[in-house]
Order: sequence, then C-alpha cells, then structure tokens
Amino acid sequence: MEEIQSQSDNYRSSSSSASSPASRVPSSNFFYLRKPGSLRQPISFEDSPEWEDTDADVRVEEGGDSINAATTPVSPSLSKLNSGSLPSPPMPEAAAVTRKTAGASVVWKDLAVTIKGKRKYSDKVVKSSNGYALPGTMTVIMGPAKSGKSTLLRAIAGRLHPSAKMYGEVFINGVKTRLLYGSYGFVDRETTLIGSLTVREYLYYSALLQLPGFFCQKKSVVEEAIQAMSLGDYANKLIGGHCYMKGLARGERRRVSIARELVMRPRILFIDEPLYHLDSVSALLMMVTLKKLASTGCTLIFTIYQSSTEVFGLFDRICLLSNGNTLFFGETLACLQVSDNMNIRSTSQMLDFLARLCKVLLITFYVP
Ligand SMILES: Nc1ncnc2c1ncn2[C@@H]1O[C@H](COP(=O)(O)OP(=O)(O)OP(=O)(O)O)[C@@H](O)[C@H]1O
Repeated sequence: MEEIQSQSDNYRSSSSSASSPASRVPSSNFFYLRKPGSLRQPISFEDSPEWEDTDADVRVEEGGDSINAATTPVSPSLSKLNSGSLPSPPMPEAAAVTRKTAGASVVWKDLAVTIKGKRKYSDKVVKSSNGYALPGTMTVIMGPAKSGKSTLLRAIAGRLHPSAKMYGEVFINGVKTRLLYGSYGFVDRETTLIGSLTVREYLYYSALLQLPGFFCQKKSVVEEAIQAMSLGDYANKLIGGHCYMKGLARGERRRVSIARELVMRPRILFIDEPLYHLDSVSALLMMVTLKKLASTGCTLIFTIYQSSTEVFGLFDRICLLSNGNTLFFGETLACLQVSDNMNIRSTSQMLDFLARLCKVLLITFYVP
C-alpha cells in the first residue's frame, strides 16, 4: 500500500501544474491497482485526471483532421487506467460527433491467386475475378466453403500469405497501388482480444499503439469507434472470456474487433466473415451496424458464407464465387432481377437457386 501511495504522490507531483493542480481532483482518483472485487465494475480510463485537462488548448477539428495544440497533453501511464471504482463518467462530447470518413473506391481486375503446394498452375484458388467497391457501400464476397472468398479478400487488401502469388491488378481511387498502413482496416475471422480490459480500455490501448498524434485525438477516435459499432452500452464492460470469466457475447466481441480497426479511421474496411458463429438476431444487428458504418462514407468489403433474406437485402453489391470462379458480380437488385427473369419470386428462392448453382459448379469443376 505504501508503494502505491508513493507512486500516487509521484504522479501528483509530476502531473500537477498551474493548469491542473492535484487539489482539483479528489484523492480517490489515484488508485493504481484495481480494487479487490472491482473486476465486475470496471472503470473507464476517462477517470484519469488528464482527460479533464481543460486548460490545454488542444482542439481537434472533426472531418478536417487538423489539430491546433498550444500544449501537448501527456499520455497517461497505462497503470493509471486501472483506477479505482468511481462512477461512470458521462459520454464525452466526441461521442456526439457523427463519424464521417472519406471512403475510397476499390477496383480489382483479372485477379487470380495461386498457392504454392497446389498441384497444378491451373489450380488457382481465385480465377480471373473482376469487381469493384465504392465509398459508402457494402460489397460482399459470397460463396460456399473453400470457394476462395477469404483468399480474394486478402488479395484485394494486399495481405496474402507468403506462399500465395497474385496476378491481376488492384486500383485504389483509380491508381494501381498497394494499400498503405492506416488507410485500411482488416478484421480476421478470429481475433484475440484482451479479456481483462473493458471495451473502452481495450480500444484506447489499440489507439495508443496504432496511432501517432495527441491524446485528445485518440480519445475522440475511441469514442467514435464505440459509437460506430453501437457499443455504447458495453463500453465499460469487461471483454472477459478467459479463465472462466464470463465475457461479452460473440456478437459484441466481433463488434469490438471491428471497432479496433475503426480507431485508425480507415477508408476501406475488410472483414472476413463478420457473421462468423453469430446467431440470426446478432447477425442482423451486426449487418445493420455495418450498414450504418458504410453510410458514414467508409468502403466496406467482406466475405459471407450464408445469409438470411433480411441480411441479403442490406448488401449493395455481391461477388458470388464458386471454386474460385466469379459467377456473378453486380448490384443486389440486379442479382434479384436476374433471378426474377428466371422466374424466381423471392430472395430465399434466389438464395436456394444460387446455392444449388454453386453446388453444381463445385461438383463440375472440383473433381480432379
Ligand atoms: N495458405 C494456404 N495454403 C494452402 N492452401 C490454402 C491457403 N489458403 C487457402 N488455401 C486453399 O484455398 C482454397 C480457398 O480457401 P479460402 O479460405 O479462400 O476459401 P473460403 O471460401 O474463404 O472458405 P471458408 O469459408 O471455408 O474458409 C481452399 O481450398 C484452401 O485450402
């Protein structure tokens, strides 16, 4: 306890200044260790006194990304995040700011992927795929298992495994280029989260690790990400899920992994199976959240194995794969139109039709 007290005193002496005297902050704010039994009542990192450094003339202009800082706020030590049990702070102003991102158009042309170890060159995992994704829209890569969805997604994002070789071209905003760090986010099918942190703490750590810039800017991006993924009700809850500690449900965990990428404010977001292992209600909620995210301007591209009729109706464009072949690329409505011409009257009938088509092609092409 003495050690904690002395750390606390050190902190007070180093952080106290004319602008933020320690006397302004109640002494109960200076706990460095989580109190015993407080695991179920986690504390927001915003309880750190430095969040309230109102005298620091730091302003972040949303959308314009410009920062005017007379004094640079000091990042808090990570130990200070484990503060004691204090009442939850009100949502900061940043949370009320609507997220607006300039998306980017993505075009892939004659994209093919081979993987070392496959028997023949003709055994391409993805074969001559063409398509595009526009800002503010959701483009989904659909197909049965092992049809090459993840491989195509990784190829577009430039994140193929070293044993894979890509052919064809990818254009970002009309320029043949690789995606730069920070301009895009990639959410894998399974991600590891830190169960001993709350959602807000975890996102804040991610922001600290991934982003340059000022502390208050990180605060705003974290709150934006929480808001964008509808995690407001869970922001102060422990992620959990380890050592028999009950944690967030799968749907929320998945949203946290997506929010982790959003702190980078990516222009393009790639998600491998956002509905992986989600029940139908969580799947619909996830898709509605993603649709909302797309409406802020972000370009969303993701893979999906199967979809309910309701979820299907939310997609803007579909790239339908079967054994690496692109069977259809176009707008969802056009896809429905095609099915209509074929006397298919409902989305579920169309999905059945597509599934059957995939199976036929799979059997036709997959036989060695
Ligand atoms: N690194 C790799 N090494 C060897 N083969 C691979 C590798 N990655 C993918 N493949 C093969 O490529 C094919 C397509 O895999 P991919 O994961 O892209 O399909 P998918 O449609 O995403 O399937 P699923 O949804 O079942 O994961 C599979 O036959 C898979 O075995």
